[in-house]
Amino acid sequence: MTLVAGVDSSTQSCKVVVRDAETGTLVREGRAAHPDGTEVHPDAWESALDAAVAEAGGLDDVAAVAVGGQQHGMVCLDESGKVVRPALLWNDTRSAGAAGDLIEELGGGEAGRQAWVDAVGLVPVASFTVTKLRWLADNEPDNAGRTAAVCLPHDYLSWKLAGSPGLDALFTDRGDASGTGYWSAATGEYRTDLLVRGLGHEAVVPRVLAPAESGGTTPGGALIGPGTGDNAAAALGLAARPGDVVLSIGTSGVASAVAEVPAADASGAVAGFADATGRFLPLVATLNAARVLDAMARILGVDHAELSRLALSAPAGAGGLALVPYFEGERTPDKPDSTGALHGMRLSTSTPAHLARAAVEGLLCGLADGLDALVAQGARVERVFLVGGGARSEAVRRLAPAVLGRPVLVPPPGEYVADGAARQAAWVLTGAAEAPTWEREGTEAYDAEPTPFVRERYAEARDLTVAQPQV
Ligand SMILES: Nc1ncnc2c1ncn2[C@@H]1O[C@H](COP(=O)(O)OP(=O)(O)O)[C@@H](O)[C@H]1O
Ligand SMILES: O=C(CO)[C@@H](O)[C@H](O)COP(=O)(O)O
Repeated sequence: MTLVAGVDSSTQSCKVVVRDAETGTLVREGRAAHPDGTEVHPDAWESALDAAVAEAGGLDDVAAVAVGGQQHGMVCLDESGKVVRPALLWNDTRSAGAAGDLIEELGGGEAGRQAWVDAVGLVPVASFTVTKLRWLADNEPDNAGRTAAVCLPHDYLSWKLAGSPGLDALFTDRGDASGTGYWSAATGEYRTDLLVRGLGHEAVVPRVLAPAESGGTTPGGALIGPGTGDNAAAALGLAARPGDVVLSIGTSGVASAVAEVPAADASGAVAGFADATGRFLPLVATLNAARVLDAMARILGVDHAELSRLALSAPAGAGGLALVPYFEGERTPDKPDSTGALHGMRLSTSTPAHLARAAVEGLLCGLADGLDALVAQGARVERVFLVGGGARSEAVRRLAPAVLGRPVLVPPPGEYVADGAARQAAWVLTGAAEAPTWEREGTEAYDAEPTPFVRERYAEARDLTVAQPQV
């Protein structure tokens, strides 16, 4: 049996799967936690990768490996390949002002937003790498000056797997490059001028590989695939095709659609990313998803199973209680300093069940807004998949079709990002025109009577939040 490995270096943890390259059968797996916080030293990802690989039985017997990872994180390397400072993650909002400055510099307002969309398919918000570079240049000029290369979390780990062989050996893929703000999914080219606009000077950036091209080998001789961003990897793991929308409830809430053409949304809601197959992946991401459920479970002093049971025991709409889930500020809509809020409290709805229901519905309303934004940009929606840690909640699975007003498909609990990376690794081995087909069984369909009044109530509450800058 030929084995391949896939990695998901996500916000909260690192997961590794080892699969049969031909059939996709799971052979071994491992995981390790990442530190909390929105600023993390890449050494921590490397240690977690080592631990997860060890738990998964090592890579000695795998023929190829690929890394999927959280998108956008700013990893700066000096000339010798040393990390300049801890990485700023996708959910670090300190560069919100820098995002505004970058829009201003390309014309400001509508013109500035359109100029960015025309250049790189997205409007800068604090999540995107280019804004983090500008924050670095403005606030830590010495660190910016020492930065000789810039890469993303998955690029860094792929390079480490290859033995960190010099800055020119860095490589990436279309999917993750498209989330930097200095690479265009539409043209397939870097915009060095925009990188310089962020960082203040030129720097080495990873070579963008074709979807099934190898970027190097591990010391044990396994081919290393291009890897990709976690959302493109999830789409690959699900074998998503045009007409499919993937909703992911991880640390981020994501609605993404496989598309044949790049997106260009000057409102900034939809980012015009590329996918890992040569297509495109228009995507809406929020900063608040599974951790909203974590927070409500903590408030109520219950575990996830009980939170789910409580939510399902309350009426649809939670008696008018609406939770706006901007606990971490928000990216879509672009409100980096906003806070969460609970609206419509009555004595009768001040119960754990109503609170639990409001948390699940609030989270789902945020995702439903994301799905609407994709549709407004022309996404075709034939099938909707629900994945990520939050999809393990029965309440989420059962209430999603009611809030979204559409049926959803829930694949069996699994690591779809790591699986997508493993499938990419298998593709690198075959070098065929398409990724290998791996059968997956056990997908469940959920449907429910639509509850549009839940979204109407949420829409009334959505903008009623107070701002509080993050420290
Ligand atoms: N049964 C469950 N119900 C709700 N949330 C869950 C459940 N199991 C795990 N989670 C949450 O899912 C999140 C992890 O999901 P994951 O997709 O791995 O996130 P990430 O990829 O961002 O690290 C955590 O916040 C965790 O608490
Ligand atoms: O910023 C984005 C997408 O644009 C996030 O989706 C990150 O890629 C983090 O993903 P998770 O850790 O939540 O899976």
